[in-house]
Amino acid sequence: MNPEPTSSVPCTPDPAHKELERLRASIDNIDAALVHMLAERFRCTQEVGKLKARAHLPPADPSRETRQIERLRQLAQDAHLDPDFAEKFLAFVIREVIRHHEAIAADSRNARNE
Ligand SMILES: O=C(O)C(=O)C[C@]1(C(=O)O)C=C[C@@H](O)C=C1
Repeated sequence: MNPEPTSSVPCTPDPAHKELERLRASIDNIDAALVHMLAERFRCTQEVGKLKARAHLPPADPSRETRQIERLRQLAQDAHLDPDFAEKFLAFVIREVIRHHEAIAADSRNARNE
């Protein structure tokens, strides 16, 4: 007969597991901050979307985006973050914002034609 299987989770965590737990707690805090900051950014861009729809301005502003990319790449470089990653992340967020702007503009066109 085989002896009872022993648990792979020790009762008192060894130093490596303790350090992993500590780092994961920081990661969870950072992820929460990111979600809150993104929610705040989207609240702001929703207002921009409504303003643009009212003023008949186009959803996208490529020249503004060029300036944002330039600025974010510089910030990323200074912070030792990969600038290509920072640019891709911004492009991903802005693509979603433009989708929201287009939906707001379509809604306001429909409301005017009702
Ligand atoms: O600043 C604007 O005009 C916006 O609509 C906001 C925003 C952004 O998410 O930062 C989104 C779309 C534009 O192309 C540029 C920037």
